[in-house]
Amino acid sequence: MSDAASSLLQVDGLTVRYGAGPVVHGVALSVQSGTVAALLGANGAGKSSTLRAIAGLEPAAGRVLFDGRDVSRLSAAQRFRCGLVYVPEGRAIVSDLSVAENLTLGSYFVDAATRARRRDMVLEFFPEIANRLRSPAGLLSGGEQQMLAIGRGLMSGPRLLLLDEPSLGLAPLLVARVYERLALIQKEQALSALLVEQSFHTAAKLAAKAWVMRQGRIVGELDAVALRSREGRQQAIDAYLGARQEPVVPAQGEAA
Ligand SMILES: Nc1ncnc2c1ncn2[C@@H]1O[C@H](COP(=O)(O)OP(=O)(O)OP(=O)(O)O)[C@@H](O)[C@H]1O
Repeated sequence: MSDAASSLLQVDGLTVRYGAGPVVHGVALSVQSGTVAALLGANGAGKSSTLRAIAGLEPAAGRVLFDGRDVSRLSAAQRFRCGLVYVPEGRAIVSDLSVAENLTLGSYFVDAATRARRRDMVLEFFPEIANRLRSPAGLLSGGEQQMLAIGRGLMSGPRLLLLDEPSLGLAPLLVARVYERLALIQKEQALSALLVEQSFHTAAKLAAKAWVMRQGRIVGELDAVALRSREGRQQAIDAYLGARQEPVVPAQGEAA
């Protein structure tokens, strides 16, 4: 079976425009079930716009297939109910609600027993928030808020998490902690995720595959070996910066 045929998520020709010109140009990518893939690139490369468009949170042209079903015309809420769950960076939690209430928001549509089971699982992964259940979420530290945002996503029983810069604004030690937990969840729950990150190093620890974006286009693709090699790292950095004359792989829509 081809990669595309066995993909949980398959995106083709995704184009996002906010005003005149597109900020995402014809992006194509796919994520296999049970794996984490990453979208890398510098500020303004178009990573978050791509992720949000896949979630249905930005209008976009192109096709999004989720588990073989074309969800391109579905609303964000409908995609969420299919299990395509967007996790914004941690500061986007509801700061006035308690930690427990934020978790409940993620599982609003499920029965009480399922909600309780998922909550136990989330609190086991993130003990830092387990004894803060009654605290207003706004009082959590940046790292704890990020854990809560991921926990809220897990509460919905996602089939694929769309993780928008989990490391944003966190000190290196906290980034490491958040990523350790994601790695544990990946191992124990066979998490499927598409991750947006600026930091190559951070994403490379978790992802089995990555694409590098620059100026709204994918300019490079790295497999698990390249992600963990010195050469792959250099290629990705060059692609971030536009330093290479030739991209790591030919940019989409261009001849080899
Ligand atoms: N809501 C919006 N309205 C208008 N322009 C936007 C909007 N959101 C993003 N942009 C622009 O689209 C381009 C891509 O932004 P995007 O946030 O997708 O990039 P990014 O790679 O995720 O960057 P960062 O890592 O800084 O978040 C940027 O030029 C940005 O200014």
